Amino acid sequence: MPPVAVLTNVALSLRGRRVLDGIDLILEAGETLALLGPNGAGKTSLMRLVAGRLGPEAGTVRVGGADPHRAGAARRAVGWVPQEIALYPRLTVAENLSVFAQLAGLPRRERRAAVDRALGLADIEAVAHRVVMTLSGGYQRRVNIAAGLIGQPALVLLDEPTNGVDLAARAAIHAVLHRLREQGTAILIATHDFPEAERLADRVAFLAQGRIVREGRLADLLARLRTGPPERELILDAAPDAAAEQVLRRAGFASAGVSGLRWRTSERAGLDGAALLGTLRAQGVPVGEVRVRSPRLETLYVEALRPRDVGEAEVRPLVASGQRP
Ligand SMILES: Nc1ncnc2c1ncn2[C@@H]1O[C@H](COP(=O)(O)OP(=O)(O)OP(=O)(O)O)[C@@H](O)[C@H]1O
Repeated sequence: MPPVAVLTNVALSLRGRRVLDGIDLILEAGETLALLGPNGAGKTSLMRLVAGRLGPEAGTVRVGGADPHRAGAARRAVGWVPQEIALYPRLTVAENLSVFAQLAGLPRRERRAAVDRALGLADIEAVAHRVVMTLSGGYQRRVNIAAGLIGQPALVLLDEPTNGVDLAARAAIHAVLHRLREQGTAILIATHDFPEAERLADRVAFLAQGRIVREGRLADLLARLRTGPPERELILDAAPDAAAEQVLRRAGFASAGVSGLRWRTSERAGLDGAALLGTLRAQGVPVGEVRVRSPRLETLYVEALRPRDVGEAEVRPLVASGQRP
C-alpha cells in the first residue's frame, strides 16, 4: 500500500522566520507516529502543512499522492484535531458534528450516518444531545476528536489531544485512538507525554528547532538503547547538601524530582550498583538505594536533543532565538 503522507525536504517560514527545515517524513497507512519536541519546535506547523492549511516554502507535501494545500480531495483525506477546542459551544454534540459533516462536504443524505459513526468511534453517544458548553473538558475533547473524524479520513492529526485532561478522560481518548488504529486509520499525534507516545505509537519522530533530529520505530529505538548499560536511579535517605550535590552532578546524575531524593544518570555510566553505592557514600552522598531503570522513550528524547560536539552536530540551531518569545 502506498504511504498516506510523504514530506520531502520541506521548509517553512512564518513571518520571515524559518520554523521548519529539511523535513523528510513518511507516514504509512494504518500506522501511528508520535511527534515529540519542546515548545516551539514546529510540531503544530508540521501538522498544519500535512492538513494543507499551509503550503511549504520549499519541498513537497503529499497526502495520498496529492498536494493537500491545493487539492481538496487530499485535504479531505486528513482529519484535523486542533489543540484548542474548536466547537460551537451553544450547539449540541450531534448538531456540532452535523455542521462539521457539512463543512467536510458530505452530501446531506450521508450526514446522519457520519454523525452516528463519529459518535460511536468517540464513544460519546450518551451526550449526543447535550449542549457542548455544559460538558466537562474531557468530553469536549472527545467531541473535538469526533469532529475531526467525521469525513472518515485516512489520516488523523491530533495536536496534544490529552493536554490538561484527567486520567479517566485520557484513558477514554486513548481508547478512541485504539479504535481508529484497529480500523486502519493512520495517526499523527503531537504530544509532550512520553508514556502516551509509548503506549500509542509505532514510530516516533523528535523535532527540535524545526528539524527532525531522530526518527524510527519505537521498538527498534528502545531495543537498541537497551543493549547499552542500564540507567541508574539513586534513592537518597536525605536531601543532599551542596557538597553532595556537586559529587552527584560530577558523577553524571541529575535530580529527578522536586524532593531532591531521586537522582538519575543521564550518562548511563557502566559502574556496577554496589560499587556506585560505596563510592558515592564514601564521598558523603546519603544514598539509600541504587536501582536499575530500563531506558525509556524519555531517555531517547534527552539523548536526541542533547547538544552534540561540534562536527557531530545533528541539531543545528536554525533560528537565532529558537524558542517562542
Ligand atoms: N502564525 C505564526 N506566525 C509567526 N510565527 C509562528 C506562527 N505560528 C507559530 N510560529 C512560530 O513557529 C515556531 C514553531 O511553532 P509551533 O507552534 O509549530 O511549535 P510546537 O512544536 O507545536 O510548539 P508547542 O509544543 O508549544 O505547541 C515557534 O517559534 C512559533 O513561535
